[in-house]
Amino acid sequence: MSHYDTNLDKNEANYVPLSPLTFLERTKDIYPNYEALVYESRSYTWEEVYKRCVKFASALDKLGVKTGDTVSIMAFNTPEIFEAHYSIPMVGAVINAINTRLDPNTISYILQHSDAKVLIVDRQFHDVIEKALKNVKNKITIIDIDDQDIDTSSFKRIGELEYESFLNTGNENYEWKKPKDEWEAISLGYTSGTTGNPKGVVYHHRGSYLMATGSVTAWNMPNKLNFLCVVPMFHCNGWCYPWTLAMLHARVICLRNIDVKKMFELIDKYEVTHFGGAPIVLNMIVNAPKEDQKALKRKVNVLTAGAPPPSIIFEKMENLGFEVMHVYGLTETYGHMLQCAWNDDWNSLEKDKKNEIKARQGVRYPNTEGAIVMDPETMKPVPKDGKTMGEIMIRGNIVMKGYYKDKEATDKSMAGGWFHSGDLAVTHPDGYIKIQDRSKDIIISGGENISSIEIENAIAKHPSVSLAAVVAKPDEKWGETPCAFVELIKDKPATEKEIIDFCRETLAGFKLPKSVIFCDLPKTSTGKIQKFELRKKVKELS
Ligand SMILES: Nc1ncnc2c1ncn2[C@@H]1O[C@H](COP(=O)(O)OP(=O)(O)OP(=O)(O)O)[C@@H](O)[C@H]1O
Repeated sequence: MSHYDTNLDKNEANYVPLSPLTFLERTKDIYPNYEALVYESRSYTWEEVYKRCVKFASALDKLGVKTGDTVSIMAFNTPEIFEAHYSIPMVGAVINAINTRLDPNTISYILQHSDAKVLIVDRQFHDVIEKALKNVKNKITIIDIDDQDIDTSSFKRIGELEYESFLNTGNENYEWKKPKDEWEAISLGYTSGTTGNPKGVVYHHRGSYLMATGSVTAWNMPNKLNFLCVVPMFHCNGWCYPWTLAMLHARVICLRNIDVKKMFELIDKYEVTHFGGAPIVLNMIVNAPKEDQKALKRKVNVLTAGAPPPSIIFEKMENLGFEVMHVYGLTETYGHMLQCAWNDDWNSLEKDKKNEIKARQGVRYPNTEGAIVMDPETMKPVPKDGKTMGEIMIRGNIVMKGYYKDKEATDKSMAGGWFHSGDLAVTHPDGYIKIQDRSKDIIISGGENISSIEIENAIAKHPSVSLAAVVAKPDEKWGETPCAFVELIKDKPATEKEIIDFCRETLAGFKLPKSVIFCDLPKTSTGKIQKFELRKKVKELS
């Protein structure tokens, strides 16, 4: 043992468990009167937000909520869900933010599997929650969110308690609980269920702290920015931004529903500088009617993740004045953990080339120790040739604690000391990672691997196309062939032949879609295209 290890121990002065809750406390001390949360007719300062969170935590404590209990919330991006990111862990409990677009069966599954003690819920969900609760055995106390800024006359009451009056039963001097150990759970979030049953992903205070701070450097976020809450806070805790934004004493502008016209109005009114959104949201922005797109007065920084963005989207967004950075991640990694970090050497490249580069998922985030494409059999990195496919493996402090009550799945997901993402990718010579497909989506035709994303990218460049998804179609001769599903822009018709001929200009013959089906694409609540539904459709058709 060296002298560096003796008599130099951890103590309360030099070691405090990391927790993002302290960001709110600090900001309230320094900037108590700065505007913090804005939503329709409501506006709270950082001091008010802090007090409201402490009072709510105290009220939960009085209700009997204890350290390690689960408190669920199903809400739009209104102030209540932002506050819940502080108030629930302030009583030592774990926030379980539920996806607002789920069906009653999945909600029952989540409420039961998570052992929820309390459910905070917007009254707009009265119908789906009533149905969901029929199949839930655990006793759950319901607290209604009664949004005074919308017409709630047709919404039934769900619970016996109401958010504001419940909050007022709390004590603003309550001594809220900091975690004794940074490994304690702070959040339980269920995956999108794109590939099957949702899995309960557990975050700890340490990871949430690191993720929240990592985003600041990765995205070059300044203090006091104006942030529009577009990414639902139920999705990976809004990519951990509720915690980042308190640290930066940002002005947080809440948005109940994704409505492009409203987004442009809020961007204008509050001088929004930053927001995040899935590619599907960017698609809605660029394809919105011209009268809904208000000209931007200044550059707005946008982060996109959740599904592969077609390369053309970057150019279309830029034309409107947005600067988009592409990031990648999973619920299991607190949201994004790869970023397409821009290199000035690329400034002089042609537009198309720049778009292609921006569509790469990129390199690891600050505070991520490893992100490598490996052969899952040998666990050796694939060559950096932009061709050899492997699986993205991740290691570091922003990998989840594990799956709630599922040791087997947890162990499997981290076998060999790396988290297995399930995403197939290549590494380019400069070290940038580019996803080819999810392992379940890759198309194998005549023994060749075909990336469905590559074909989708090619189709998306067609001027009539709004969205495209490609899945495998069983084929006697080739095993599988690509089948494209296409959503067209309103009043811009196209035919199957036109789409295939258009792809022929950029894709090799064996990658061309053999059939094109025009329809509305089924999407998950997080805006991902449900390819398993499309595969079902293909099966029915063949
Ligand atoms: N920038 C991106 N480019 C391509 N794919 C992405 C990107 N960001 C996220 N993804 C996809 O989203 C996945 C993570 O999504 P999420 O954690 O929401 O749940 P899910 O994997 O869709 O659901 P489930 O695990 O229940 O099937 C990644 O594994 C990847 O396939």
